[in-house]
Amino acid sequence: MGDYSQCIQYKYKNDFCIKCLQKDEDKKSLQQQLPRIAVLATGGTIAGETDPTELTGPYRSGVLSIEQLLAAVPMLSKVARIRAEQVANIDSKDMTIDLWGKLVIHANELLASPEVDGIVITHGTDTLEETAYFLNLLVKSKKPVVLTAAMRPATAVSADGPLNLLEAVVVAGSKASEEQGVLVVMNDEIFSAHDVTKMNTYSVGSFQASEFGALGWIHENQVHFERSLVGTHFNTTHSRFSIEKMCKLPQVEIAMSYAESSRTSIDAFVANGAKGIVIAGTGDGTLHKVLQQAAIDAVRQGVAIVRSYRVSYGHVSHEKLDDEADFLTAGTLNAWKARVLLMLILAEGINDHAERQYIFDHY
Ligand SMILES: NC(=O)C[C@H](N)C(=O)O
Repeated sequence: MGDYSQCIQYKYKNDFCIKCLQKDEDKKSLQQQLPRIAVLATGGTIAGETDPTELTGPYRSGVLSIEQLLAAVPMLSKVARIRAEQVANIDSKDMTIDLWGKLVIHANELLASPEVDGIVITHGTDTLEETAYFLNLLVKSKKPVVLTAAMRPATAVSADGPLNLLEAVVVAGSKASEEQGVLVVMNDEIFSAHDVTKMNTYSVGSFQASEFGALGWIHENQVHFERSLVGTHFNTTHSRFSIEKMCKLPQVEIAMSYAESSRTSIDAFVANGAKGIVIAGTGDGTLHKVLQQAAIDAVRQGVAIVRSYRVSYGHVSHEKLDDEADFLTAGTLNAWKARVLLMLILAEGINDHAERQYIFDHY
């Protein structure tokens, strides 16, 4: 029954009012028109709890349940019909490839159902961009998939999680978000999984999209897109990768170049069975000569080497050295996203160097 307190007829006759019942019916049919969003919770600071004596920290990630997070945002029932699942409840620093696989398989199942219009995944901020990019390469649907998180725990003064969650659900329920690839919604902005990076250790404005900027923004529950991507990754359904073909992802590690770099990291990775190594190089992906020699030796042992960068953003393009040493270059992908792509390339059994580089240039 609706709220009849404003209805004079109801107040005075204590009887049912046709007009109010009509309004009730209208409300019901409006409710039926709301998008159906599946919320998959994995933990993170958005589900974090502070010590009651603290303002924003120290705190523990992945403590509160998805039901508690949803209950903190009553307005959600006005923007979507929600079904929620607790897939995990972890600090995303501890993210595993196994959980990535589960998320992809479950997301694909849900998105194939006519009962689901979009998906929101709540996540920790630390590895959110890796999960988002992994999903972007493996989700097979044009329906929106949106990741969100929080920089402040749920119990903090001025927690950012509730608004981020509400806005992520609004974006996932918007037709404008279809065919945009996997999206990340943080702090009123909409980013592509391909571009977004956590740039700051504490700020609520931590997520940015390198030199490319956000795809759009949300204001007063209205979704605005300003641009979209043009690479193959633009629409997840165009990705050549598919989770069904992948049993186990090969070991791919990340090394870094710096002053007086040794070859210890690369040699240890190779000795440990790594099939690929991404190097976060200085400047535009340059390598200290000692590390570079280790990388050349690794290629000779059949290990794939990708040059990426350790600065905040930019791109690493193909140079003479790459032709000579058979190195791959990561383009605009940072080292941890390049690692995700290299794992999929190797898992797919793509051995041709030019084909591998083509994928780095287009995904
Ligand atoms: N803001 C956060 O979510 C950080 C947290 N350590 C996590 O990634 O789970």
